[in-house]
Amino acid sequence: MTQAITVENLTKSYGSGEDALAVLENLSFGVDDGEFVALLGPSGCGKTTILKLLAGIGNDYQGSIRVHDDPITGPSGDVAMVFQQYALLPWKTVVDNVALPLVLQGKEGTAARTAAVDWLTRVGLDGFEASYPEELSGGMKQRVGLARALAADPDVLLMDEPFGALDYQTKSELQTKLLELWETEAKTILYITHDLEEALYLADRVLLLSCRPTSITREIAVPFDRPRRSRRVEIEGSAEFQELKRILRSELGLST
Ligand SMILES: Nc1ncnc2c1ncn2[C@@H]1O[C@H](COP(=O)(O)OP(=O)(O)OP(=O)(O)O)[C@@H](O)[C@H]1O
Repeated sequence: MTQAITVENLTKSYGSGEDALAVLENLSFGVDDGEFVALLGPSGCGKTTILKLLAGIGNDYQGSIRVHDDPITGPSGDVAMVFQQYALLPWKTVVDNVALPLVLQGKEGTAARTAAVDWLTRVGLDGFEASYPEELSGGMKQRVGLARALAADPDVLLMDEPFGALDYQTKSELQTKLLELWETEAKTILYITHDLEEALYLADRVLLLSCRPTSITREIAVPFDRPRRSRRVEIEGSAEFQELKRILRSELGLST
């Protein structure tokens, strides 16, 4: 298995001198091609910082970050990010939001819009092409965010608590949609969450992070067979799931 993401001795501080805040110190990990890895850790430990550096946002760090062995030196078409707060352009229609990365990649406008319409159908938003983001619910906005990220056909999807702001039912629907897309598109996903059950339902592997400066304190291989979409209740009701949840809670210092 080749490695999609390789992070070696990543060290990052914000500020300088006495006021410097050491966030990452010699952090190393890898994510295999096509793997789904969840990052869990205390608030403020540096999870978003890791994703931003992988997305090529900021190059003020030490160590090495590579995607398919290419050093990350800035934003790249190989990597797309999905944010909790959607980050859609409010003055553009839904279809134009999704088409934007394709246009930026040099695709001609009509072809980009045709591809965007196709992606909107795949995320369950056909009929909303001409709507504006403000006309959509949170779950629908995040479907647009997913379509936009996938339309650019990146190898790696970085997802920063993408469903954290959604109600339980919408979150469940989107988790299942994400698994379906991950299975058909064979993307590599690095996924930040605070939700232990979500991490265990979605991921192949969970990396637990310590407080700042952050390091990986434990790695858990999630044993449930795929596909999981039709077996969620069975998986979450299993003794193994409950035991893994207990281990995660205890590692994170949460009351059990
Ligand atoms: N641009 C910045 N300038 C200064 N400090 C920053 C900046 N971005 C993040 N920080 C600080 O770095 C630390 C790590 O932030 P980061 O957002 O990476 O953590 P996180 O684990 O994603 O947090 P949360 O789980 O609460 O979203 C925090 O203390 C934060 O205040």
